[in-house]
Amino acid sequence: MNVIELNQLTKRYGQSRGIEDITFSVKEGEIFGFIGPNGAGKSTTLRTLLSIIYPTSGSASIFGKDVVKYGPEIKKHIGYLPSEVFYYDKMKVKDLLHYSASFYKKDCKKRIRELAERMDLDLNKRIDDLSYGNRKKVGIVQGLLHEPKLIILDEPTGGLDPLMQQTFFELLKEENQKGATILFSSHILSEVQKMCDRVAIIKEGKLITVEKISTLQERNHKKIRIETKVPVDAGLFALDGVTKVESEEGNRISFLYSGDINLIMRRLAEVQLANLWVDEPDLEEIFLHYYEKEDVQGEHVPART
Ligand SMILES: Nc1ncnc2c1ncn2[C@@H]1O[C@H](COP(=O)(O)OP(=O)(O)OP(=O)(O)O)[C@@H](O)[C@H]1O
Repeated sequence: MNVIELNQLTKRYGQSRGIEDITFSVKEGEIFGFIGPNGAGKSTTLRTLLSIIYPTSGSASIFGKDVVKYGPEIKKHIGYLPSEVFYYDKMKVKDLLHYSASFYKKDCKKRIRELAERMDLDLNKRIDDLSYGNRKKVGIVQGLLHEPKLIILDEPTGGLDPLMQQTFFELLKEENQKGATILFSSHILSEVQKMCDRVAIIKEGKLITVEKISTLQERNHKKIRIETKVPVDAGLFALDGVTKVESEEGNRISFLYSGDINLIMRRLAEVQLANLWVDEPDLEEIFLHYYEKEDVQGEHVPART
């Protein structure tokens, strides 16, 4: 069953683009990543799903219900962490969280205490005394306190230190094991790679592709690095399937290879190797071309990240 369905979802801000014709779905129990560079349209998509803003055309449904028609009802079962969190600064953390909990018809006190303890968040502090990272934690507890069936996170890890990010990911995995579906937007590919089953890539408002993380990693992309005894011409490795060739002083060469492994092994055997490394490239390397955009002359320039 699909928990989320987007059907040609389009949002324009006046004349300027937000998102165009976005179609994909998220299955029940999935951890689904949504990635793209800054300004690609991730927040616009998520805010439209949460009916904070309304689509210009197309539609979206959550739990089989149209998000525009049934927004308030759907939202009771969603935990949402926006990319920017704003609060009533004078409130204490616990008052804010209990106030948030009052929107749901269940007692969330125990869960608030548990989450605050896991996230190392002091419930008795005033919001305006908190650092940026601690405010983010308030948002996380706020998003999870009612044990929602669907968790939607917009760039959730900004401001969290690496240890806290890990705790947060563990928490999300636990919620997922209990049955929650998770939609997770990020421009950091490594965290998507760590967490998600599938990923949708968005660029300049348009959906580029939806892929299984495992498929991407298994697509026989290898990262090959060699050190040679004497300098060699990197052009030797200009085979079909070889990309991103880099050469340092002629005797340290690296490239990505996708294709019959025997062909590249034969080519490697033609040189006197001092060392050889064959690794799985990370998503960042596989996806880099999705992150490039054409300038007016049609040349490829790196997109903003
Ligand atoms: N309120 C708004 N009014 C006008 N244009 C907007 C508004 N919000 C977003 N946009 C535009 O819509 C496009 C998509 O922005 P959006 O914030 O959805 O991207 P994003 O992928 O979430 O980026 P980031 O990673 O920087 O948060 C951008 O071109 C942005 O300038």
